[in-house]
Amino acid sequence: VSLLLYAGPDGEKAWPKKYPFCGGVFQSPIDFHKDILQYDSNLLPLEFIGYNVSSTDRFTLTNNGHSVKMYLSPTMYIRNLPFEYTASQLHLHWGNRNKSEGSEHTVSGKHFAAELHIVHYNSEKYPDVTAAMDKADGLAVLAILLEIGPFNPSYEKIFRHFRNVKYKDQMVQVPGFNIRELLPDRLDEYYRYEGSLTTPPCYPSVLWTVFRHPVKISQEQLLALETAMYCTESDDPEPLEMVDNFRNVQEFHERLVFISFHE
Ligand SMILES: NS(=O)(=O)c1c(F)c(F)c(S(=O)(=O)CCO)c(N[C@H]2CCCc3ccccc32)c1F
Ligand SMILES: [Zn+2]
Repeated sequence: VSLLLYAGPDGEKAWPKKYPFCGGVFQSPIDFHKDILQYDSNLLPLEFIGYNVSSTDRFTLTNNGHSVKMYLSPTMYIRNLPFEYTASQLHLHWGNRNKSEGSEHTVSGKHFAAELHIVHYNSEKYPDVTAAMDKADGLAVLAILLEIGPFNPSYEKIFRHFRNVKYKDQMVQVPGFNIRELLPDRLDEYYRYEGSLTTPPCYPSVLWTVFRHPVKISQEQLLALETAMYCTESDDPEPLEMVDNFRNVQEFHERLVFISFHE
């Protein structure tokens, strides 16, 4: 995948040329606005099993040139979805230091500062995420909207390692911690819809759960996220800042988003 996934001639408008699904159906992200939302009383709070990972375990954090991602433990999984989904990795999307509006999903046309995604795969039907990622019922991604507020010590457990993954392909070990701390308090209030990966190959294989309530991180933490990393390798003579790595919202016609809460 070209370095310039999000900018310049190879930006998202060019994705469908090489990745046909990116120009297809059920694309994510989308804007959540009143006339496409429908309350669904069957939407239960998600249950997280094995999310409280011991600090003697380690998560690998790595810069893959278009996001910073952390591999999660296969002992972590979600119940109360149509199938059991096992955690694969988490990663973030953000803007830049002059425009902290880098979330992928928007609410009534409004971007949040950034967005955390926790990618899971259907471990009841598929052996691993690679087998699952192009299947309609293959993936479940949790999305947490991030906004500015007080310093967040839980997010700092990841953010403090950014200086060790500044450049593409660098990696560092992060001591285990309770990944549940990264989620908002109200797990019972979320948006739910069938969508896609928001990066190439854009497979329409994702059951999205976007929590209604944003989580707060400090201005300084957000600035660190926006300025710490590069898309390029450490020896590249022309370093490229890793910024604005979010896809724009996609057309959403004749589809509904189900909500577990009353407006
Ligand atoms: N927004 S999103 O749709 O959730 C989303 C991304 F935005 C995104 F950048 C990636 S990435 O790996 O390319 C870099 C950061 O992980 C993924 N990874 C998925 C899909 C691609 C292949 C793969 C293989 C194993 C595990 C996860 C994934 C992703 F799912
Ligand atoms: Zn993502």
